Amino acid sequence: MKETVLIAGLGLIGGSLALNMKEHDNMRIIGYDANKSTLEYCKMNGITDETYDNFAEAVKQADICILAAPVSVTVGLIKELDTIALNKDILVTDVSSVKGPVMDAAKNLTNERISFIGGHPMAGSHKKGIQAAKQHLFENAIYVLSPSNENMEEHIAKLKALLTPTKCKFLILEPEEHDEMTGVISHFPHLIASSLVQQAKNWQQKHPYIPKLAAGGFRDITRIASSNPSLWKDIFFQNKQKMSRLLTDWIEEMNHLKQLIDEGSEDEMQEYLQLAKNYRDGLDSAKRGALYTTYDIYVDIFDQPGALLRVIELLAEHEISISNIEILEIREGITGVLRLSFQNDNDRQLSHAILRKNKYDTVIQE
Ligand SMILES: NC(=O)C1=CN([C@@H]2O[C@H](COP(=O)(O)OP(=O)(O)OC[C@H]3O[C@@H](n4cnc5c(N)ncnc54)[C@H](O)[C@@H]3O)[C@@H](O)[C@H]2O)C=CC1
Ligand SMILES: O=C(O)C(=O)Cc1ccc(O)cc1
Repeated sequence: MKETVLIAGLGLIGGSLALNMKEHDNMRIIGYDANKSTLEYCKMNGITDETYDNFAEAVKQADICILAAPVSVTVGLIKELDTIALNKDILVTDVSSVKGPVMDAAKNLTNERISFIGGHPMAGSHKKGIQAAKQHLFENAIYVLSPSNENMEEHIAKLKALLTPTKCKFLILEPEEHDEMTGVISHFPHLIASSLVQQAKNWQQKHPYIPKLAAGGFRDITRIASSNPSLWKDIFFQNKQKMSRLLTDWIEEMNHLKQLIDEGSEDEMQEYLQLAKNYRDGLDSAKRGALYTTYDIYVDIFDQPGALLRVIELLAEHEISISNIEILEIREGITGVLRLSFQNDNDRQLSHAILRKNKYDTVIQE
């Protein structure tokens, strides 16, 4: 018998999961979304077998439900779940970036037909919506699971089997520790990235040339400020206490740095930078770690845009997909460096070999 999986919220993450669900032979994929054109897109592109614009109607069909809407919407859907008359058991999970409010809502569920395991794939992008969905989005990423009570081994095994096509690595975490850690390494950095951009924007009034000077460093550290504002606003407020605590710590840290600058404490500053460098260089993520799993190569290019196009064409001819392209240190008519990111090491090694064979000077970033 075919099992039915419902994906509620068919945006970047829900859509990418739907594409992974298609890898299962015996699965009927149904979708629910508040946006009619998203449902239309899913139907037209065969991403789902059926679509619904009514959550209750869709849930009644499902054996498994993946809630992939914005965090606050997901909390609302869990509450709504408890009001729906179900005539079969259902395993429910979510993908929310914040686990506290979701798990609180799940713990209040009274319908014994519902088993809830919180989930969070630690991979994504700055894009939003179904059109940005990609099957390979989660490859090698960590997928956090938070069971809502004990003795859920069987359900956990079922969920892991369901998510096998994503090629994620699973990690069980308590909601509290999850929200504190993701607050530190994901949510808070978004806030800081946006504040750095705002600062540059303010200074631009005095120095109109600022955008032209914004080079690799500024672009690297502010990349995530280009993410979906409504999604991140929601994340910040759903993880409000942790964000507020991190802001307090950060302001203290900035005051300390201001003091070092004002007092000319060069040795202390050197030590501060050295310790930060040591920690950063040793980070797991620098060696294919938790969040930023990218596989990069650097390519020297000369006469662009011709050279740029040729590099992309060469890789496309070999059906290698590039997950990100960035041009670093470009000056008109002079050598530039192209940073190409791939989803996995295989694609990176293959691209390296192809480009070298075609006389491009490429370097692999470890
Ligand atoms: N964007 C990212 O990089 C990551 C996001 N997440 C989590 O995934 C969830 C979804 O995020 P994205 O896919 O990035 O957002 P998205 O904006 O691409 O997709 C959200 C989808 O939810 C739908 N939606 C909004 N309100 C709805 C409602 N009331 N009822 C039904 N559908 C509704 C939207 O129409 C849209 O299709 C969020 O909880 C987020 O925290 C998790 C990992 C990474
Ligand atoms: O941290 C980021 O900005 C990312 O690049 C991807 C991401 C976004 C949101 C998440 O909940 C988990 C991962």
